[in-house]
Amino acid sequence: MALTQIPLPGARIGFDPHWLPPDQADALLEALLRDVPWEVHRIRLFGREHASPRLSCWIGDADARYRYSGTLFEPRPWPRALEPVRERLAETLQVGGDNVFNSVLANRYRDGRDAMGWHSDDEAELGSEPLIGSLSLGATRRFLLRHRSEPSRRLALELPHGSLLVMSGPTQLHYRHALPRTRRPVGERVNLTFRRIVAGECGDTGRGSRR
Ligand SMILES: O=C(O)CCC(=O)C(=O)O
Ligand SMILES: [Fe+2]
Repeated sequence: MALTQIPLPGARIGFDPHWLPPDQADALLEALLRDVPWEVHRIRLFGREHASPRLSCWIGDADARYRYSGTLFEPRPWPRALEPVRERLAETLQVGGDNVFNSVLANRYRDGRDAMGWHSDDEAELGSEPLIGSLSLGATRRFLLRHRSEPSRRLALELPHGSLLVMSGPTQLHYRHALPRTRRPVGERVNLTFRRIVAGECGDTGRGSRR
C-alpha cells in the first residue's frame, strides 16, 4: 500500500499503518530484542550528562558517524534482520545509489515510563531537508509533532506495530516531535529511524536534543 500524505502546513509527513505485515513485524521485533546491543545512551543537556529514558543503539555503515546531544556515536554493524527492511524501505521511498539510508537509530521503550523529549532531527550530518523513515514495532505509542512558533499547528499519531512514518522536506526545520510518557500500561516498543548521514563527522549544530 502507498503512503498516505498527512496534511500539516510546512511539513511533509507520509504514513502507512500497515507497512510491514504482522508476521514479519513480529519476527523483526523478536530478532532486534535479541540481537541488538542495547545500551543507555548518555546525553548532554544544558552542560550536564544524563541517562536517556530508554535503551538505544546507533547502527550504520562504518563511515556513518553521528553526533547528537553532544555525544559522538560510532555505528554498530547492521543486524542481519535489518538488511531486507532497509532494502524494502529504499524501494518504498524510491531512494537508491548515493541516497540510500546508511544508518538507523534504534530506540527501545521498555514501558510507558520510557520516552523521548521534544527535538528535531536537524543535525548537520543529515543535510538540510532530511528524509527520515520511522518504523515502529511492538506496543502502540503516541507520537506528537508541534510547530516551532505556531502552537496551533500540531499533530498526534498513534504508531502501531509495523507502521511506517516518513518525515521529509522542511519538516525538521519547522517542527519538533516527541514520544511522551504514558501512564497507560503498555508493553515494549522498538522504533527504528532510518537516516542518511551525508557529511561524515561534523560539529553538533542541531538545535534539538533528545531527552
Ligand atoms: O520513537 C519514536 O517514534 C521517535 C524516535 C525519534 O524521534 C528519533 O529517533 O529521533
Ligand atoms: Fe526524532
